[in-house]
Amino acid sequence: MNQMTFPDHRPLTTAPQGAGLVPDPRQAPAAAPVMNLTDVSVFYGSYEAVRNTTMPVHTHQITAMIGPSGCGKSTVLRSLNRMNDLIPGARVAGGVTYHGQDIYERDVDPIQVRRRIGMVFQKPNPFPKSIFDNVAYGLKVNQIRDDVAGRVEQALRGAALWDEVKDKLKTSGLALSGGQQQRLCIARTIAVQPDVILMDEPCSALDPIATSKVEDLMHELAGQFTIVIVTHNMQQAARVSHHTAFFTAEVDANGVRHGRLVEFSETGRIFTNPVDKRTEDYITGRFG
Ligand SMILES: Nc1ncnc2c1ncn2[C@@H]1O[C@H](COP(=O)(O)OP(=O)(O)OP(=O)(O)O)[C@@H](O)[C@H]1O
Repeated sequence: MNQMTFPDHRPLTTAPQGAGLVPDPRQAPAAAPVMNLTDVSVFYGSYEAVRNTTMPVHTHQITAMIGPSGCGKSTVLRSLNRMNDLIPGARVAGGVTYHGQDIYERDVDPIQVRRRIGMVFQKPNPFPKSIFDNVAYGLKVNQIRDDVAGRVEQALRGAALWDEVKDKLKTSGLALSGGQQQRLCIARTIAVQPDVILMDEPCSALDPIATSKVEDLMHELAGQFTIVIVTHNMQQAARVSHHTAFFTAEVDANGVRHGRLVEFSETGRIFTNPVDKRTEDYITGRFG
């Protein structure tokens, strides 16, 4: 795939750039996770939807989050780029670090967080704009004005869509097929050169051929970005991810369900030799 310039790793604060540069992860030890969750609990009002999640997000790898419906996968995913901030009453406790910096610290700008840690949603959601303008949108929002056409092309190539759309860039993004729309949304996300891409069930609205294209694309993108994917599809997790986090919902003494991370490990291990009985029951189809 076409190589893009390496993503921006400056600090996330609104403070002037320059001092305290975050280290370039290419020079960091291979094992250094780009993000870490430490004892993360997420509340909606007084309801604790997810309890005490501790796990790393490894650099330039694909991490899958799996588990039964309602166990908090999307909630945890959204905590990784402060998307929960946009939900009234939602609150995140514990630590979420990006290159060692807590993204919930007071002086951290959530807009910068979401620029570095982008998101692709379940349902392809192109804007009612041209293909070109869909990809250019994030550049505009982030006030990136140089070489917009080149960046749009680069992003569309990166999303494996360029050859299919290069002759119709002025056509509406809504005129594309579902799979193409999802790759357009991926192009829109990578145009601003994030570091981490969060994907919430990105293939659940796609047919098997379009799903396979997006999965191939994820493999390509993992060379350059770190990816975290929520999926209901265990085969997909097994096919695409390097690490897997298995969540479940536990019921407390009052009958309230709370999401819980049961096991985090290399994907091969989760699917062949899980440590926890609950993981084994889930992946063998005995539960959920
Ligand atoms: N905006 C919200 N307001 C209140 N409660 C919410 C909100 N979003 C999620 N929840 C609750 O938090 C819990 C976890 O939900 P979440 O969507 O994160 O689970 P999930 O594992 O992603 O589920 P699914 O696989 O069905 O998408 C559920 O009990 C859900 O009802």
